[in-house]
Amino acid sequence: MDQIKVFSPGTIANVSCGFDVLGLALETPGDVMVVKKIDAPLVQIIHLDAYNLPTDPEQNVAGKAALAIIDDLKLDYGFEITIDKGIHPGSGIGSSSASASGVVFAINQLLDTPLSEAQQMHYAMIGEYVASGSYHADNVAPALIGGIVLIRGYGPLDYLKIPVPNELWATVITPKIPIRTFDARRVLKSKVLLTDAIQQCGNLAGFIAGLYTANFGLISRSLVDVLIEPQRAVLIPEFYALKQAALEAGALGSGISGSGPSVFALCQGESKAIAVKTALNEVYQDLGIPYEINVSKINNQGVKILE
Ligand SMILES: N[C@@H](CCO)C(=O)O
Repeated sequence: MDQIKVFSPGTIANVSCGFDVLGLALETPGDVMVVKKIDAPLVQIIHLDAYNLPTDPEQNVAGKAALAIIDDLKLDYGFEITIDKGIHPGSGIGSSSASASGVVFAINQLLDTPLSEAQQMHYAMIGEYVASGSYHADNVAPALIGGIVLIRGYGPLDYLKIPVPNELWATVITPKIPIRTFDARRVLKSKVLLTDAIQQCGNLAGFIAGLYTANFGLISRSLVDVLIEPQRAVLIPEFYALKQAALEAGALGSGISGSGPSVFALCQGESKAIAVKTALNEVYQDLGIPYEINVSKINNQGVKILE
């Protein structure tokens, strides 16, 4: 096989209670990528979208991940990577990790799958670092393997795919005012209060237990972020109005998706997720800020082969 086309999904990182350690994959939106072998051990990037992203492979998340694989595996050939981004860069739904994960998955397929899941995550994180300035797997892990993924630790990477109740849906509003993860991480204080840490530990544990037991009440009570949301909310116009509207429309919980500006709500069932979409739309429709809203089941597969 010399060429492959893949779909790489958007993701919600943090999911309120799990900063840097929790992420889930969406059915939509996502990036479509074609990766083709070329004779020389280098990387060529073609962007079909209009986001003006860097095409220098060293500066491009997909390019950097691909170069790392070529170097480490000492390949004597390289890759042409054509990217059609369905996810707006800086949207908070894992735009950079979709491209990084998609290319790593695609290359692994072209090489007859020599890389383990954890190795694929390692290379995808190398790509993600170009955009975010940090190594975090809470977007790349769910993008690669789908579902809801807990990153238990980073040294070494220790992750676990958590069972997802069938009725779990996500509604995500994406205001088109890009926020760079790099900047959204710099606003965070490096120390937290012990009382807040205790509450966040309880919420994370409760959320995971709720997923295992399909206990939607427990999931709902656990979708609370006392650490990060209060510091980042100011970056998102009408964040608290969106959150309140989602909860009043019946969401289990609502919070900042990744580093924002997207705001997500988790819901029990599709009809609740659609009702939340209507409620979020009412908050934003007259603000004069362009936005889109996606309603999606949790994507249990992650990156998938299209052709
Ligand atoms: N955990 C990361 C995710 C970025 O998408 C952060 O919130 O900075």
